[in-house]
Amino acid sequence: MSAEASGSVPIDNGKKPMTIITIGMAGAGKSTFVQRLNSHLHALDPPSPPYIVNLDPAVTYTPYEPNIDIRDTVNYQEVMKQFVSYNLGPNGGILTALNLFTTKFDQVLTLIEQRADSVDYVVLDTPGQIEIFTWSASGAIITDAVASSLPTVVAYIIDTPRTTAPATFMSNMLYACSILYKTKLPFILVFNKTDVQPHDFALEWMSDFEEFQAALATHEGARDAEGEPTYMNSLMNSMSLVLDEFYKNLKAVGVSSVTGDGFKEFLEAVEGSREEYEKDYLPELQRARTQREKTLARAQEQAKADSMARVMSDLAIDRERNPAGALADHWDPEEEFADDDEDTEINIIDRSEERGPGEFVDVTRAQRHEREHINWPRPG
Ligand SMILES: Nc1nc2c(ncn2[C@@H]2O[C@H](COP(=O)(O)OP(=O)(O)OP(=O)(O)O)[C@@H](O)[C@H]2O)c(=O)[nH]1
Repeated sequence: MSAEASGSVPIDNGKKPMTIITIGMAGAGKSTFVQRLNSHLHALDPPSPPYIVNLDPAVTYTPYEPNIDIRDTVNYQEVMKQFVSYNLGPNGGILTALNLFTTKFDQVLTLIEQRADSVDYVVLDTPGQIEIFTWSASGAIITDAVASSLPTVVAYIIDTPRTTAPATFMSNMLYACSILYKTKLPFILVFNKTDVQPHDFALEWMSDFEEFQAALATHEGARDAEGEPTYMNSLMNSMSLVLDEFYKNLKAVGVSSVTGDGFKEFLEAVEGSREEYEKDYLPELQRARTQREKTLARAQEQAKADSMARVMSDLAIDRERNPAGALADHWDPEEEFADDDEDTEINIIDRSEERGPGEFVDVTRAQRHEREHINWPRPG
């Protein structure tokens, strides 16, 4: 079977791997989707194993073997214990773990970039508590960092059987819309679990808002006791018009992560997103980055000037008060910055990196500081 016929979208020489960020409500099937995508890519001719990064610190089991796993770097249970005085709940613990991991995300990027010539796809599995990734600073930093170095697409995984009610469908689409506008990245709606519930109804609602409004009108709760349309019904009717515009910018595919149906179409949609990324998103990202760097440079210059002025004024006062002490003044910059690089030894581990023939990196958890209670992995 040729690569094309089998659903493979071969990458030209020099083409960067596509990064797929999977996002979705808890239970939508993200992990099962990543596992099926992984096996689909392995089964292509030629095989195209993806590079997988698990970003869910609280997951107890992943049905695939990630190349990089946040759990190797941050121990979620320990984070919860460590921050007990802050009364962190489970979501606070996941967020803190993600924040800690994000401080080392440059290493993750380096590891991914080292594989850029040999992989076609990089896949990120995100925490089930969707808002932790989509609305946190860490989630934004990770998304921006990945999207600045590799073509990136968001795969928004939807639990199709649980989205057949018009109100639920609309809530899910509004959520997708908010993520699209937040990330500004190419976006694929992935209707999962089509083995249980085909996604035709969703495509129909997305392509014809009158169909959606008709479904709304017949739905329970559409009218009040007097037979008038309820407030919710009117609101959803109006919003369906707004969403009509949003749907035009989206690709939608139906998949079953259990049977593997639809994965060929999914990869085609991913490849279509590459063009979108290069044409629409990359120039915008570069413009935003240049703007950010300029603002940062200006702020740093200003901060430097302010602190220099403060030091000089303090020094002048000090010398005036203590002329003898001023003679002993000296400053050795080498001495001051000698020990500054303390944390460079914390390393993110690529589980699949070969050390010797047939020997893989074994992640052992070593505690760095007694007070820290965070287990940073070390090889060997
Ligand atoms: N029938 C069917 N079940 C599926 C499919 N995909 C996932 N599931 C089931 O849906 C449930 C949730 O799947 P997960 O992959 O754990 O979902 P998740 O989004 O990673 O869940 P969180 O980790 O809580 O965010 C599991 O019982 C899966 O077996 C599918 O395509 N078809």
